[in-house]
Amino acid sequence: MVQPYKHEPFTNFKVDENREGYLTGLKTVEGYLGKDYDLVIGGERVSTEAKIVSYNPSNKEEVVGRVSKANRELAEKAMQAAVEAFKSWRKVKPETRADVLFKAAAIIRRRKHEFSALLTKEAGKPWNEADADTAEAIDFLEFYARQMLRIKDGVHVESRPNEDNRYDYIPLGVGIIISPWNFPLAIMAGTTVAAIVTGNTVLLKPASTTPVVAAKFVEVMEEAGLPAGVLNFVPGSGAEVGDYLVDHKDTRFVSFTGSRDVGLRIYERASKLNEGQIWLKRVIAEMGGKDTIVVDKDADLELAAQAITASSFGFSGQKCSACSRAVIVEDVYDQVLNRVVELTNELKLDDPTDQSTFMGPVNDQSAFDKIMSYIEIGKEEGRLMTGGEGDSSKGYFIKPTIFADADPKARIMQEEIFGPVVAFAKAKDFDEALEIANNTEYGLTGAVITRNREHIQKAREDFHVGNLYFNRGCTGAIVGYQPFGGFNMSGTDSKAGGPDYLLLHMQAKTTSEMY
Ligand SMILES: NC(=O)c1ccc[n+]([C@@H]2O[C@H](COP(=O)([O-])OP(=O)(O)OC[C@H]3O[C@@H](n4cnc5c(N)ncnc54)[C@H](O)[C@@H]3O)[C@@H](O)[C@H]2O)c1
Ligand SMILES: N[C@@H](CCC=O)C(=O)O
Repeated sequence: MVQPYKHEPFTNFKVDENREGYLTGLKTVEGYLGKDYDLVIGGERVSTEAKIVSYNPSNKEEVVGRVSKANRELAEKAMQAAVEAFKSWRKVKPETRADVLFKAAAIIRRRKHEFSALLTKEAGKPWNEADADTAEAIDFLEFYARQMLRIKDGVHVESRPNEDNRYDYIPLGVGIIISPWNFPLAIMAGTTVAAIVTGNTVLLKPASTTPVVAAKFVEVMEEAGLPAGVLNFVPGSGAEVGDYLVDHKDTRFVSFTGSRDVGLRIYERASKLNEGQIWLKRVIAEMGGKDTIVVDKDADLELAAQAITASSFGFSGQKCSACSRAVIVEDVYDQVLNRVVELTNELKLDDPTDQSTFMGPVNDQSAFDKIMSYIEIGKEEGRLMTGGEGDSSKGYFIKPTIFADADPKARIMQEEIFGPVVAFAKAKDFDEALEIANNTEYGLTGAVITRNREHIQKAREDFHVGNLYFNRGCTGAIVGYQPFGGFNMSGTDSKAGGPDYLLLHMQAKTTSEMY
């Protein structure tokens, strides 16, 4: 009997047993650092000479693993394996498909701290952030399995006398799953299993800086009983393998999470008809954000400062949901700004294997360079309040950085930096604050800190973002509780972890029989 869905609780690391659990996980991961991982095509392991080498961003000399790298020929082989497997997988009972997800959730739950420790090593996540990523992966498995059971018999439609009308959802075909490095377990696993549980077969191309955790997840799915060919693992270059698969005539849909520019490229390429292609490809594209916390004059200012600090600098600001703009009504501007600076100066930036670290490194050299270049731009565009420095000698560490008095149109107020940088802007009143909040091309998350109910209502109607929060930060959506996805250049608003998400991987079929 399937129990009602509840999200996986976060671990309290103040409890000795949990702390030890994580440290044991870390030892397990340290025991397999540097190992090689193969592609998986039609259930077969394929090793290539070319490898993607995954490094620990806290310590550039530590190799987390070496993962075989697909080229076009191997991507084609994987596509054919997925096409073949679709013939049988689409007919497997939805209950059986859901069971694979339930079992995979149980396996990951048993190895929770090992997965979290691997996220610390491969993605630089501090303990609590890694734990949340693992919990979210478990949530996606548990939630989508239940959602499949809910929709497996379709939806009721009316029938006239002597007529039987049915409305069922059937799978689409072969999907390409392209995932980002910043939630290398949760988003990679969530997007993959949503496609699989709905009866599709997939090619998974994980991000190149975090392929090891994806390889471990593929092993879990095999252990959970997923048949060969349903999930094909093809890490590779976005430009080579990514483009090839997006363009492929047998690709039925693409589920992409990543940056605006790559999302747009995929959206455009997928719209072109290729020889032999007999359908319109569907694209799910969840892209970037430039997310704002608005603070009203009638607000709990301590709550506001805590929310801005945590949402701006949690996981070094490397969340699409991160607060990168704080828009404060002028009456309370100085007070909130000064308190955020105070709180930020208390944050510990260090190797995230240390439990007391709040913020670890950024992803890699190119992320480091990009963020540091925005910090230089920020020095021209705003008043540097704290931070502004980075050190990439051992790992990619950047101090949490605050700029005050930014013009709402400034680049640091408009462009996604994806690092530990937040810009403050002053608004003369709440209406102007909302106008500023809406003045980017993105529309992913936002938060409003206020005690004014009319303002809450106004923001509900006019703050144009997919995920809007009141009197809390703007990160940390929970699967099944706050379905996640954004408007405008933040993507197709697919709402991961929501009640409609699975339907994006299916098509509805009407049948009508006369008796
Ligand atoms: N909206 C969301 O739910 C969400 C969630 C997480 C991250 N993001 C966004 O993701 C970005 C950070 O992730 P990233 O740096 O990995 O993004 P990215 O766009 O650089 O890469 C994402 C994935 O796309 C692949 N890719 C690159 N070029 C490709 C191509 N031509 N064809 C196909 N695939 C290609 C990459 O290898 C990677 O697997 C940020 O912009 C962040 O806001 C959005
Ligand atoms: N779903 C996550 C963000 C995912 C993007 O990076 C959150 O709500 O913070």
